[in-house]
Amino acid sequence: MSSLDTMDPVLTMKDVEVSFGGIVALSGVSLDVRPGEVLGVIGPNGAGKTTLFNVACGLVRPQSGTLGRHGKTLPGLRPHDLPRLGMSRTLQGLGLFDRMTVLDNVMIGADRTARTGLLAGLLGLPSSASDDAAVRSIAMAMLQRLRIADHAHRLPPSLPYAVRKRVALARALVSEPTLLLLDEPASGLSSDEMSELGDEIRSLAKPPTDTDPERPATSVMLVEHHMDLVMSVCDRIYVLDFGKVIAQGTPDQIREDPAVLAAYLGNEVAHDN
Ligand SMILES: Nc1ncnc2c1ncn2[C@@H]1O[C@H](COP(=O)(O)OP(=O)(O)OP(=O)(O)O)[C@@H](O)[C@H]1O
Repeated sequence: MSSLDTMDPVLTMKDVEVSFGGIVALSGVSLDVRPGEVLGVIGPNGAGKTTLFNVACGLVRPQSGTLGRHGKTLPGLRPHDLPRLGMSRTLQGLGLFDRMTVLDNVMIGADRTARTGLLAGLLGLPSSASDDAAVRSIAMAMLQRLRIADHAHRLPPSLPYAVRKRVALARALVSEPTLLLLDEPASGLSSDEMSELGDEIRSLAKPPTDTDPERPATSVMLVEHHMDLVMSVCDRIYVLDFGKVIAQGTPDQIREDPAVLAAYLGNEVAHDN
């Protein structure tokens, strides 16, 4: 057992139930995201993945069940609570402001946490810095890290989709979250772009190193239907079907799980008909 296994989960869901009218989207779902891991959530169409993501970021409130962070219950989580809780997210729709430059879009994500955090330290900025210039430097550093600094002064609609996705990721990362929630980050990407994204996700979750001891590891919850990406980057995977967790384990365990094979096969058969 690694030392990470003994620490409180960065996110917990317990017995979560969500229905829309008569439609059950999640039924008795329990899950935990451990410190410094990339957790994948997969499942056939309509399995409940987006609903689960929306519960985790406060967009959907479960009818019953609890949500916890570092062992403490989070009653009534709302999206605007995420920065205070050290969480951030990217949505399928990206949510960029088309009339603002890439840099300004990313600066929006650079809240107080970022100004007082590690990046400010690395840049030699005072930790109490609250002026625009400091936030701008932090946002620029994030654009450089994600190799999109050349586009800092462009407007999002003028950029390729894969670059816009990176801008959304930069905005989510600039607040130095300890938990990043990603909803279908690979959709619309080529296989090369997907593999770059996979490297980026893996590097986020890397534990601090001797040369960079203060860098916080970011845990990632990745809701994704691209099986290749999930299998290659995730430490553990939960599989949903009809709103329930039908399997969980390492990629190797999931690959061999008969319930998972049946769920996907059933889905293909349903689609063929
Ligand atoms: N706002 C809503 N109103 C009514 N039903 C909903 C709503 N959101 C989700 N559902 C239903 O809840 C179930 C789970 O949907 P959800 O979108 O979470 O699944 P999913 O695994 O993300 O599917 P997909 O891969 O197709 O996006 C589906 O039956 C869906 O039709």
